[in-house]
Amino acid sequence: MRKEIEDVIGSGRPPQLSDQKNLNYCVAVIHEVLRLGNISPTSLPHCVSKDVFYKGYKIPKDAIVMPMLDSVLSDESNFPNSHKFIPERFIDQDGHLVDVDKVMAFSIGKRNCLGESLARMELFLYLTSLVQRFELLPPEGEDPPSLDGIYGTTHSPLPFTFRVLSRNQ
Ligand code: HEM
Repeated sequence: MRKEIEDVIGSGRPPQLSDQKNLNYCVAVIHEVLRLGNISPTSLPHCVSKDVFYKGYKIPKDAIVMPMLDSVLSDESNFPNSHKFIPERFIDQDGHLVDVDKVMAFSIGKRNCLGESLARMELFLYLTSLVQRFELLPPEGEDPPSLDGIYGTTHSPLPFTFRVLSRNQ
């Protein structure tokens, strides 16, 4: 990310949304963060408005359904080595973005996340600005923190510490 930001933007101005089309690797990292971050593992409860028959099961009218986004985001057939952080899975040989639409972290359909556009803009601007100005490292002599999290309505990271070094120093 740092090299791409340095090549495309440099350090003379902060990243802006129009830079996104030239920062494919950064966009790939954001999708891998959304996928592994698994922020809303069970989405929100929905209800079927009529009897539904699916793979031999009857889901009766008014039943509450919890869509497991978790299972989609960790699906090995779409994301091999799904437990690993591999942003390159979203970049093809020519450097183009691929498969990013498979990351349905915001769910799909009429009632998908209302804040998706805002969240995507914030993720891009916040993360690229951080990486442009700072180097983020584990504490001296320690490994990077575990990717395991605390599972719930939202999936949050385990507590961790890290060092933030200014790139200007
Ligand atoms: C990375 C950040 C976020 C993720 C992964 C996320 C994910 C989700 C998911 C999975 C749902 C359930 C969709 C469904 O029921 O099918 C949802 C709903 C919702 N989200 Fe987000 N969200 C994020 C950020 C935000 C932000 C920043 C806002 C507001 C500014 C927001 C507002 C909402 C609202 C209002 C709903 C309910 C939509 C409805 O029921 O019609 N979300 N979000």
